[in-house]
Amino acid sequence: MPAQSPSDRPYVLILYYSRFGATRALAERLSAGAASIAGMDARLRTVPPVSPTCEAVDPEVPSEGAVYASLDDLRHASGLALGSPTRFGNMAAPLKYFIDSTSELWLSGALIDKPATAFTSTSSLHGGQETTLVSMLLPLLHHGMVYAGVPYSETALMHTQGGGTPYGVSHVAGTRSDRPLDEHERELAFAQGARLARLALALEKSRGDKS
Ligand SMILES: Cc1cc2nc3c(=O)[nH]c(=O)nc-3n(C[C@H](O)[C@H](O)[C@H](O)COP(=O)(O)O)c2cc1C
Repeated sequence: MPAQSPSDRPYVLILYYSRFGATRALAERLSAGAASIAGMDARLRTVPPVSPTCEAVDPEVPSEGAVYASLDDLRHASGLALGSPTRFGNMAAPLKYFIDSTSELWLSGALIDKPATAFTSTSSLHGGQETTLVSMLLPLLHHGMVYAGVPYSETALMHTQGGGTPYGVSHVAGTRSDRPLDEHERELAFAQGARLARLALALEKSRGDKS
């Protein structure tokens, strides 16, 4: 199975949902980190909000941020970073809704042996960052992906007074959602994106060597 569509260069998919922009800011830093690795591109994609109104129809292109992800964006990715704001200690429904549409990728094993990671934003420091990251890890494992967090060789993990966990980068946005990414959060997001891209290159090579 090719890692990417024939006309594309290899890429890692940075797939996020963001309502107020904080998770999006993290996604953009991960994307910059991934794109810093030669031989691997970064593709930023988002998902539409979900609505209790059954007749609601979203515009095909969001008014801001990345364009909406397709299953093919995920199918052909060499790696995946999944980002969501914390919703009561869990990932947000729009991202879960998209993940719940990926059965055909699970059936075909399209994501097996590809690296994955997760990131999140909360309003409060102890508002459930790790549990949200773990909630995103679960479906990734079901898909057979290889989860990679952030190692403590990233020294910002030891010094941060805001976000940043070994399960994946996080951000504390504050109760008004107006706290920008701080120096450590920016550093960790960049490093996490770069690590994902490096692992994607290495695992892609190992899958190629097998065939
Ligand atoms: C329904 C709902 C539930 C939330 N639950 C939590 C929570 O459990 N812990 C927390 O710290 N923040 C919680 N928040 C706040 C968001 O996680 C926080 O504002 C986040 O930074 C928003 O990210 P965004 O700017 O990418 O949308 C919640 C917000 C909403 C709307």
